Amino acid sequence: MKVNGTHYRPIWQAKDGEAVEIIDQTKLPHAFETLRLTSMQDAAHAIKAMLVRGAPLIGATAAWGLWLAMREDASDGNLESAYTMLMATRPTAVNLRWALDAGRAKLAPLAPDARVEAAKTFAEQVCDEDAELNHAIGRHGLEIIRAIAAKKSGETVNILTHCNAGWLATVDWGTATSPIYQAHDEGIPVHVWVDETRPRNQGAFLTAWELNNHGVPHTVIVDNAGGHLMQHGKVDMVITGTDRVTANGDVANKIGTYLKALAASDNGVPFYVALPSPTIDWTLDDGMRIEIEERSGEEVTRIPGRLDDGTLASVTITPKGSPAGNPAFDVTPARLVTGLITERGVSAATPAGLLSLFPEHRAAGE
Ligand SMILES: CSC[C@@H](O)[C@@H](O)C(=O)COP(=O)(O)O
Repeated sequence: MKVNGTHYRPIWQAKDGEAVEIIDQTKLPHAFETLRLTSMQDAAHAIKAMLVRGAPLIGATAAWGLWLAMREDASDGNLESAYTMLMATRPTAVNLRWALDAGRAKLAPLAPDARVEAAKTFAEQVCDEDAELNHAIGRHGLEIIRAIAAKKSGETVNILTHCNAGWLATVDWGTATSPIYQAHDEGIPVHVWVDETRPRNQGAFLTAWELNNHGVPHTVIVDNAGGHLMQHGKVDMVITGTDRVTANGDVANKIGTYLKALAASDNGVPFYVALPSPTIDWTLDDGMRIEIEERSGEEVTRIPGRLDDGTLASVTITPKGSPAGNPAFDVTPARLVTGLITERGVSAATPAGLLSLFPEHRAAGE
């Protein structure tokens, strides 16, 4: 997507071919800064410290991390240790495991001197494919928005989203935002309620920045406002992204998603989840078995922002001595999900629904 007229992806190979560059997402929305990653350790740090984040982008960064590792040392031992170190960065987004498993399977059978080029090709493929999958998700989600717009006879369609499942969280387009961008671009009047998404404020910092950049009407709300807006008919649909969907249709996403799904169900508001197929974990059929990342309590007790004089600062908001808990994701049970918007179409959040779109995952005899 464009920033000041230039097309950006949140990750790309540096022009000199010696590094990977990223947009440092910890600086947004106050500063747009890019950073060079020159080692596999840099890539692991970027994922762990959330300089890059969002399930598909975590997978893409890990793929580039393998390339950086192979440039340093393309031995079997280094391939294995890069795999292990990158895998340990964040536990919930399954795209990380997907990218690392696929990358290792491609590289391991090759002679070490062929691995650097193959790792680069692999990382480029992961990125290009992610952009294509997200564009296709947008086309299918657009149909849903069109249908709501038709029922509202041209009135604005109000869409609520949680966290950032925008182009910054992927390689391009975003997942939850792809249908929104495509609807806006074809002239459907849309307005987005942006959950601020405490503790790290991915909604207020990143989704709002993206929508603002693209000229999509939006309003940032506190996380607790969604239920109230739904009760008053101000939300036509919810679209979120996800870090992992299990084979039965349960959805892990940023903490607070579950509460939005409950409120949506209570108010008859359709609740959609947008995802590319690498986000489906076919090895699990119960969302309660997904590992939920527990992050530092400091993300809860402190808030970063910009002072009126422009300096960036971070302040403590809780009493000294009050401990903070910080589970980073929750699981929305499949029964609360109206539909899963994938690159192949929209499916019910059920094993049969998912298998109808992805029959290649049908077990023998099913
Ligand atoms: C298309 S991104 C989907 C999810 O990864 C997104 O909604 C989310 O929860 C991101 O969490 P984050 O902790 O910022 O990586």
